[in-house]
Amino acid sequence: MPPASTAQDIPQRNSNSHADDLARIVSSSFGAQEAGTSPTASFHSYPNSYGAGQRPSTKQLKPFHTKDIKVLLLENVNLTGQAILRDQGYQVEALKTSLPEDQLIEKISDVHVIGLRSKTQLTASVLKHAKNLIVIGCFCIGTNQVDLKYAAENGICVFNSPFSNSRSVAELMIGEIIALARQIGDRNNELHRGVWNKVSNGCWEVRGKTLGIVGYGHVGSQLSVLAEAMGMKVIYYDVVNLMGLGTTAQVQSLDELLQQADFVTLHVPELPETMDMLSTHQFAQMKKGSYLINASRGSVVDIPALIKASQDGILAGAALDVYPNEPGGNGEHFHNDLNSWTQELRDLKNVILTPHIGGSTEEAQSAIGVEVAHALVKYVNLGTTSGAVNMPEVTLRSLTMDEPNHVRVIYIHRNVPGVLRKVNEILGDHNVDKQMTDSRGDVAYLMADISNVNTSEIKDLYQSLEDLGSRIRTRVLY
Ligand SMILES: NC(=O)C1=CN([C@@H]2O[C@H](COP(=O)(O)OP(=O)(O)OC[C@H]3O[C@@H](n4cnc5c(N)ncnc54)[C@H](O)[C@@H]3O)[C@@H](O)[C@H]2O)C=CC1
Ligand SMILES: O=C(O)C(=O)COP(=O)(O)O
Repeated sequence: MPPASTAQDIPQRNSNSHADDLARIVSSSFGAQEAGTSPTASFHSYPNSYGAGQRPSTKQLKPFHTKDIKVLLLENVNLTGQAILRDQGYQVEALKTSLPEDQLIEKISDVHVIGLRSKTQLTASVLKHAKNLIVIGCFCIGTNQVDLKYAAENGICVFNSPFSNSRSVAELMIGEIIALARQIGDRNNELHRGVWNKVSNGCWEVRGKTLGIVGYGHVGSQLSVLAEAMGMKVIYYDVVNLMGLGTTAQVQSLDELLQQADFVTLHVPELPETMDMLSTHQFAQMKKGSYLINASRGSVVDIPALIKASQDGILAGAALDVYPNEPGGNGEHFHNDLNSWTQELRDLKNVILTPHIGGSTEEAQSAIGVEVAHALVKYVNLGTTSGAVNMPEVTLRSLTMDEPNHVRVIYIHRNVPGVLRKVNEILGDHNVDKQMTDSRGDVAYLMADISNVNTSEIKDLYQSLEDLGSRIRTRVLY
């Protein structure tokens, strides 16, 4: 059963609230929407805001309601996530594939929210066209496809789902370990072609064999439990010192792991340090007749070196789920135009090629849809950054109905001395009920709830914050 698709934990505010009054007055003052058209009873606590759609250089004020929020979802984001966003009244456009860069640039130019999976590349050169973007949702684990630093420095918060598909990947690894050990892929292909080829030569049980896990995080540790249950001995290598589950043991170097393991699986993130982590030197360390599985990122394995290791008999088999260049959507061809060695790889014996399906189960995708969509809604409506991967984590208790005439100020700014004093001089004209601030690298995030704010004061408040030299983005939610 897919999880419930409503954002029940996001507070509601009814139609005759302070927000209504403000919306009407502000709307008619700035002409962004017709007076009295919104909000409705289903509005969340901060249906309106200043500054959501603004890049640092833009001074124009654009009040909006949740109905004005534009969301672009790429790569077949699960219906659970789509439903949560639509329930908010946001305008949601959902596409099944990623987009080539030129189309992405065109589409991204006016959306407030973008959701994607592992394929879409949100580089600085794409993001600089996203004039209204306030938040990015990676409906997956990896965030290497997004320029996180550029996003933070431009006030764009990024969320992901850190472990909702980990179990799915771990289970696929178990399937592939056995499939490789028994050459199931090749036997299956042969029989599909009508060839009966009953062999035991080079086919093994996995019981008693050594599994070497590279990257002992969410996926690696889940996998270790499953592998031990099948009677495998498990060792792992990680840059962090970690307690092994069960009777697993950490080894001190990648070479040590490669020299001992019969099966090696890769579960590290894409980083400069993990680029070509398995290349000629590393294949030379591996036991003759061992197996390699890569379900991390295509950049982690030097594929020509893998092809050579396979041809030289070092590898008895391999399973790849990820590739340096992957097609943008289903039905597209996987051939040498994409990666020059594709045909050579396809021709190898006992090599299982899967189209990046490690996290592609009903359970994982529906859980990811719920998790990331909730994070997006909380960010858009409340400014909450809990779980963000590129911003400080800041949250405040939500306002309730008995706190009238409140506004929530969100001020993303460069992390330089003296900013808080200036911000608090501005906020100090009002009653600051609660405030939280935190920084991450060069970027700081301040959230404050202030009360007894007159409608006429909101614009000035917003503008005073905008005028500070340190500001990256100001949002005033009410
Ligand atoms: N094929 C697929 O569909 C999927 C692929 N992935 C990929 O798998 C990766 C791992 O996923 P999780 O286990 O959830 O991540 P995680 O962040 O929980 O674990 C990664 C581990 O790798 C370690 N690590 C980082 N750099 C390392 C290095 N140079 N050498 C050794 N260890 C290093 C970290 O310390 C951490 O323990 C993701 O970053 C993603 O790229 C994740 C989910 C699905
Ligand atoms: O979660 C990840 O990092 C994955 O690699 C899965 O990506 P996907 O959502 O299948 O594009």
